[in-house]
Amino acid sequence: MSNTDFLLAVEDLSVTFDGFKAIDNLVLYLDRNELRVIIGPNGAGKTTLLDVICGRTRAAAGSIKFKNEELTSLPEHIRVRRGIGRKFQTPSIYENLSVFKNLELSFPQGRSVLGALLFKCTDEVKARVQVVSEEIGLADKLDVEAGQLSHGQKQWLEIGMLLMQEPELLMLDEPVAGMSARERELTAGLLQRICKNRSVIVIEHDMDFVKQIAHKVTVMHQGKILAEGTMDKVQNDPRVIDVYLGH
Ligand SMILES: Nc1ncnc2c1ncn2[C@@H]1O[C@H](COP(=O)(O)OP(=O)(O)OP(=O)(O)O)[C@@H](O)[C@H]1O
Repeated sequence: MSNTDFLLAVEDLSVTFDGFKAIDNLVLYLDRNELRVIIGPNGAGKTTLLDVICGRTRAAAGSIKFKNEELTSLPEHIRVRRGIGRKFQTPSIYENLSVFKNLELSFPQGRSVLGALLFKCTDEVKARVQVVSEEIGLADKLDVEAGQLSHGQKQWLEIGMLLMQEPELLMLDEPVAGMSARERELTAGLLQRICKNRSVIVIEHDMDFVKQIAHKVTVMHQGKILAEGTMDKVQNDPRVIDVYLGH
């Protein structure tokens, strides 16, 4: 395909595990500043799709272009540097460090061992920590040890740690799992704010949450895309009701 305005263009992508096609000839395009939600039954291939975009899993065939550059042969850490951030379900924060420190250490130059040794907390880093902490609603918790935060606050901190790297694509796997109703509401607001400057892909099973946040919904089934469009469109699609929403 020639150059496009899409931030992410996934074409004819396949991923196999011992001959089993977890992703089967999948095509997906993502706009800049788009918040896309991926839904579908267990085993549909949703997590595998995020894994292959971030470089954790290898593609067997097909193309993944990010800002028109082919990613498929690049290792995970280079993809991070190119602007792809990925959050997993379990938060990987430093529980015994403060919120401030967690954010500070996530500033790009602080991440390698050498970088961390030479790292000085400059005004630039402090300013970035301030902006990010406000964005994730933890500006008044900067001195709190991360281990003392609520489950929801830990998830927001991890999103903040990714935001420190200013990703252009952020991918989140079930971000509201285990959160209270109030935390879900605040997370919806947070995601709506952060997609103003970047694209976001969210895997989610909570349909009320999906309705609140999704610009567009992609429904996966057996490694393929079953349906795609607005929430209204996909939830009235008989095939989607049959394999997923009706259960
Ligand atoms: N590392 C692996 N080795 C072998 N098979 C795998 C591996 N990872 C995933 N699979 C298989 O690939 C298929 C897709 O799994 P995946 O986790 O991507 O689905 P999912 O849509 O994210 O499901 P869930 O909603 O349950 O998380 C499943 O059949 C799964 O068993």
